[in-house]
Amino acid sequence: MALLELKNVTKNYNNECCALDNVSFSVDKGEFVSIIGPSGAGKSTLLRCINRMVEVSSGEISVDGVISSSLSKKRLRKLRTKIGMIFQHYNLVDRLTVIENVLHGRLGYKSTLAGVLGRYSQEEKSQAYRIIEILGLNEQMYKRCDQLSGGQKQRVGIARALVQNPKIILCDEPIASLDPNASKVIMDHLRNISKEMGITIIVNLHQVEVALKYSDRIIGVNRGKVVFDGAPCDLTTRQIRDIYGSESEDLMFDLGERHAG
Ligand SMILES: Nc1ncnc2c1ncn2[C@@H]1O[C@H](COP(=O)(O)OP(=O)(O)OP(=O)(O)O)[C@@H](O)[C@H]1O
Repeated sequence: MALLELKNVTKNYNNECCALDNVSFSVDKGEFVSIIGPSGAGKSTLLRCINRMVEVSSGEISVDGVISSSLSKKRLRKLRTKIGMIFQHYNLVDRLTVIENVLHGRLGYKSTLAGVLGRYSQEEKSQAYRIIEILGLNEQMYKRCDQLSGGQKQRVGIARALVQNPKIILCDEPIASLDPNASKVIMDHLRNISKEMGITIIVNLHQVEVALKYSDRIIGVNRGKVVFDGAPCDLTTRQIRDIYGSESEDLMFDLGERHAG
């Protein structure tokens, strides 16, 4: 059984724009999947439908065998503990420390009161320390997040997702605000998480060359439709044109230059 399955998913905002148009695919445990496509293609909408931050207009999404659209609030909360998310702008609480932000990943498991009082078990704290160490943030553990670099902030975002013990991590443009060095560190961590921890990674990317380098599989989206779904080695120039339309010439030029370099 696939870990994630989308069947004929369509999303219309305000009954007009078809942000997703009859999208179907499934993803297995531990797969590293990149979603690529031009601006406005529907990549963020796709990720947000998976954890129901956005409601689908029609179709069905199941995660770990559970159809998410039909769940009550309580059961949705439980399902969301299995789905971590990281964002382009990190979504951290800047005035709190790294360890406090990371422990927020446990909030989905707690009553509101325990969450508000910041009550975490010793086991939860030990797990958070371990994950912070894996992400190389030991020295930053008690620093406020507004004192961190962008790359460090994104690593805190990943650590917060990991303490949820998720089966999937959704990554919405995780490197769009980072320089190339910090981007590489983040993508290397995401790859290790999928390969060593068996956690499925689904990542929206603007950079085709990064998708080619890291993914087991690439899904290309154009105007809400999946126009490519395959291995990086099968992504041809023609398919890049199908995905990016008029933007593809610049892209191909960039890719060509990089390959030449
Ligand atoms: N909240 C919203 N209300 C109305 N329309 C929306 C909303 N969010 C997205 N859209 C529209 O849905 C379409 C898909 O947007 P989406 O943000 O999913 O694309 P994207 O591929 O993630 O784009 P980008 O790469 O620029 O972030 C676009 O036409 C966008 O204008």
